[in-house]
Amino acid sequence: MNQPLLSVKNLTIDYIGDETDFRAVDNVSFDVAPGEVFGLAGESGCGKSTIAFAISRLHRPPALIRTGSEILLDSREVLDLNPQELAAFRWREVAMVFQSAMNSLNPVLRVEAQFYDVLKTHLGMTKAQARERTAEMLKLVDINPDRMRDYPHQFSGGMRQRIVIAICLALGPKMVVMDEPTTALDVVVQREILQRINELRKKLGFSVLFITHDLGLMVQFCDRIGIMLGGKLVEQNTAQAIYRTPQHDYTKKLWASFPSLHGGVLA
Ligand SMILES: Nc1ncnc2c1ncn2[C@@H]1O[C@H](COP(=O)(O)OP(=O)(O)OP(=O)(O)O)[C@@H](O)[C@H]1O
Repeated sequence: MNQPLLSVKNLTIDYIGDETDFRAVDNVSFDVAPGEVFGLAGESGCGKSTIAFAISRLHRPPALIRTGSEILLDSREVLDLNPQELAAFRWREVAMVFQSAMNSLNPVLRVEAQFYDVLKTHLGMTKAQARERTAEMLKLVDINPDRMRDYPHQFSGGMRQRIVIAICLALGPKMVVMDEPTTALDVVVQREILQRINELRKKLGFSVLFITHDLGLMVQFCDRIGIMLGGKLVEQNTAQAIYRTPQHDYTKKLWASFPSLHGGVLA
């Protein structure tokens, strides 16, 4: 890989307890290239979300990132950013879409106002500029721009999730961290959304760190996949190699427990 966009090195994260500390992430290292989709897979509790939060610097106590850990985005150490730098870093450099993201829209504000909030704060846009950008972003996720005056409850769950993704992409982040971004949605809508994200990624060039329980979806959507077990990254390779020639026993077991893949790759 040439210069990676994201480089995670020796990342170790403990949850600090009264009696003992719990090591949730244990010396994990991986790179994500510009424009690449890297997936993290593994059983519940293996540390995937803890990594996602750390990369966005959204981790909170009792989570503690141990000395010696490095998270470099575009060669800049994310762990050293001060509060001011962090405010600019979030959304503009790294945006995050969670499972429940569609519920993060403010129910009493029109969609237009929610875009304006982000665009004014980060880019100092006027209302007219923000409206133009909002229309452009809504079109990208296949939502009629005329609907920007609507409230969140007037949209379906899938549409709300697409609106959140559009807000996330409005500032042109280099990296989008997606932690179970479509899990709350039905399978058809899930696929549509991932297909759309994939098209946008090709067009806009951002990288994706993708976390899901759905291994079938993961193989279709990711370029490379890392397999986690008990806080450790036990194997990483191209999606096809992880699927066709898994090396680690745990990866083999994972596939054995997911016998029916949807088949095919996203265009
Ligand atoms: N605030 C916390 N305090 C203590 N332990 C925590 C805390 N948050 C998470 N953990 C523990 O850290 C481990 C990793 O959790 P994490 O949520 O990162 O796993 P995950 O792989 O994302 O799981 P899932 O797929 O279920 O979301 C788990 O064992 C979890 O119980």
